[in-house]
Amino acid sequence: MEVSVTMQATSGPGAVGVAPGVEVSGVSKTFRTSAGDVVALTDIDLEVRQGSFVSLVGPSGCGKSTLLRIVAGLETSSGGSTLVAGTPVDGPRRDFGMVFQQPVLLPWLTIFRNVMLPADVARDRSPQARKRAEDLLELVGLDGFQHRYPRELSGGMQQRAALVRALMSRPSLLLMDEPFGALDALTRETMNSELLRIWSETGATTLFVTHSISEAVFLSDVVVVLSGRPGTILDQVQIDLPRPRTFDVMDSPEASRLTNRIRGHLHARGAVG
Ligand SMILES: Nc1ncnc2c1ncn2[C@@H]1O[C@H](COP(=O)(O)OP(=O)(O)OP(=O)(O)O)[C@@H](O)[C@H]1O
Repeated sequence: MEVSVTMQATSGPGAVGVAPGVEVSGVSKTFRTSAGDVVALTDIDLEVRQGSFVSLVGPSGCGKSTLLRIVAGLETSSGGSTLVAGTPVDGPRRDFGMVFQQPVLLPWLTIFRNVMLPADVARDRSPQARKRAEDLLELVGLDGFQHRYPRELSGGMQQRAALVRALMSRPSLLLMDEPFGALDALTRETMNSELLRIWSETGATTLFVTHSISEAVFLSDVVVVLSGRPGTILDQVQIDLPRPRTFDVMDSPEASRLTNRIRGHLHARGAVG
């Protein structure tokens, strides 16, 4: 079956003459708490090319999720600006897809109804919406599980369903916060491969938070390394490993070099990601 999940014609690696997918300029974030101010991020400048896959790595608490939430419009910054496709972010948008560490599926709805939620919210009862849900479920290997409930699926399958739901509204920007952190190592590897396949078919600009350096290297075009809190950008490592990628690529000297470079930054500051 041929699945058409292509996003905007302007997206995809190699697109020219279009605004960057994401432009973060001078962003800072201070949380005001009863125990005092928590400076989570300072002076973040980041440009994510449209259609590219960029990962954020850094020690626990360095502000990775905060940065992702600012780009998603779920959190306001204390300073600086954030543009997505050239437009300032002032709240969540329909063309943003989010995937969290926990799949956040509604337990009383079947997988199909969970996946259809964005269409239901938009009151889209069209046959095209149903068809898209069916095609995406097939794309992630969940056809045949549509009428099951979340509790009847493994963690990896639930996370696939959450990914399908995020893709339902044809996001131009996919934001993923440690989506595979709760999965076992083998399932995580499978999900990494599947994510790359799906990403290459959708062309969505993807910003991905992970604690795993090897996961970041395997998936990304660029790995952004953040310092310990307050998070600042220590390095942006270009990952020029050939695509499409299989896990063999991680055995290459180039993958080791890149992994060591990232690890070196984090070790140098006594915080291993
Ligand atoms: N709503 C909030 N109120 C107060 N402090 C917060 C809030 N959200 C995050 N923080 C603080 O901001 C800092 C950055 O948090 P954040 O969750 O962004 O880090 P992280 O790098 O994603 O961490 P981890 O890798 O452990 O998930 C932390 O010190 C955290 O305690």
